[in-house]
Amino acid sequence: MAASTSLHALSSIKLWSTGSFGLEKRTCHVNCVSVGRRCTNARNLGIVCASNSQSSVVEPVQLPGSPKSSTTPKKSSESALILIRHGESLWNEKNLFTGCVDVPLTPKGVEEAIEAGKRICNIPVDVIYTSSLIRAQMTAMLAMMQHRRKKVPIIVHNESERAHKWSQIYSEETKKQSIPVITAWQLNERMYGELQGLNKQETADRFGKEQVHEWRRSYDIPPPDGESLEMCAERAVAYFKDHIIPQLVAGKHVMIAAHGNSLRSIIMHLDKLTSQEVISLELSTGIPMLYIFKEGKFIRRGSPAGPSEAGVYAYTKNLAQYRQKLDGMIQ
Ligand SMILES: O=C(O)[C@H](O)COP(=O)(O)O
Repeated sequence: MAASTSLHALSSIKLWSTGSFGLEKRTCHVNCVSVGRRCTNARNLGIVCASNSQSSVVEPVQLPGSPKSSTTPKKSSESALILIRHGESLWNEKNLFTGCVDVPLTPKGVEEAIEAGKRICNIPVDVIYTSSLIRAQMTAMLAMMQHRRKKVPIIVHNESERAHKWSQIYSEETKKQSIPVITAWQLNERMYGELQGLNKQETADRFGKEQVHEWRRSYDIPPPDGESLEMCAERAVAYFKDHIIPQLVAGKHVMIAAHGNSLRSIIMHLDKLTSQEVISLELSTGIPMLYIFKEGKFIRRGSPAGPSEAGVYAYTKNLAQYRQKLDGMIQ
C-alpha cells in the first residue's frame, strides 16, 4: 500500500475486508519487552558497535560550559541503558492514534512515570535522551525526580546560539549535580499520517482489524501518508547509532524516554529481531527496560522490578556497587 494512499481511497478498498486476525493470538503483551517465545530470556546481543561506533563517535554530551572530557572507551567499563516508553497520554486514554501529535500525560501517565522512576532509582544515569514530544519529556523528568542520586535533569538547548548561550550554567559544582537531557525529534513516535486523531477501534471497525493491525505492527507497511516502522527506524536507529552508542562506549549510563514505535525500532535493532518477530513486540506505557552495554554487546536485563528487590542490582558488580554507594550517601 503506497504511503500516499488516502484514507478515503482505502475505505473503498477495505470496507469489504474481514480477514481473520491470527497475529493477535501470538502477541505477547506484558510489562516488559516481549517477543514471542523470547519473553523471558535475557540473551547476549551481538551488536553494531564494532561496525558503527568507529565511524560515528561523537563527544559525550555535556551541559553548556562543561570542560571537554575524553571519548576514549574505558576498557573494563560497562554502561546501563534504560529504555522507557512514556506514561499514558490523554490520547492513549481516549484510544486515539497519536503519532507526532504532542499530547501530555494523564494523571495515570504521571503515576506510571513516577513508578518507573522508583524502579530505576538505584541505576546510574549520566545522560538522558528524549523525543521532542512532551509526553516523553514529562516521563523522563518525573522518573528522575525519584532517583536516589538526586541530580537535576536539565534540558540542553542548542537550537540556536542564543538558546545555548542563555542557558549556560556558571557553577562547576552545580553542573556536577545535573544530568543533561537531550531532546531529539528522531526519537519521536512514528508519524501516523492520516490516522492521527482517529479512534483506533472505529478505524478497525471501518477498515478491518487485519488492515489496522498491519498498519500498527507490520515492519514495512506504512499507514496512509505516515511512516512504517522501517521508516521510523531509519531515523531512530540512525540517531541511536550516531549519538547514543558513542556515549555508552565512553562509559556513560544512558536513559532514553521515547515512544512505542521509536523504541520498538531500537529494540528490534538491539535484539536483532526479524521483521516477522517485531510484529509481536509490544511495549507497555511507563515500563522501564534495562540493557547492559559491555564489550560492544547489549545484554538485555528485562525490567527492573522495584527499588527494594535485590534482583536487578545483582545483575552486575558495578550496579551493586553503585547501589551500595547510594546507600552510604543517603544513610
Ligand atoms: O501513536 C500512538 O497512537 C501510540 O503511541 C502508539 O500507537 P500504536 O500502539 O498504534 O503503535
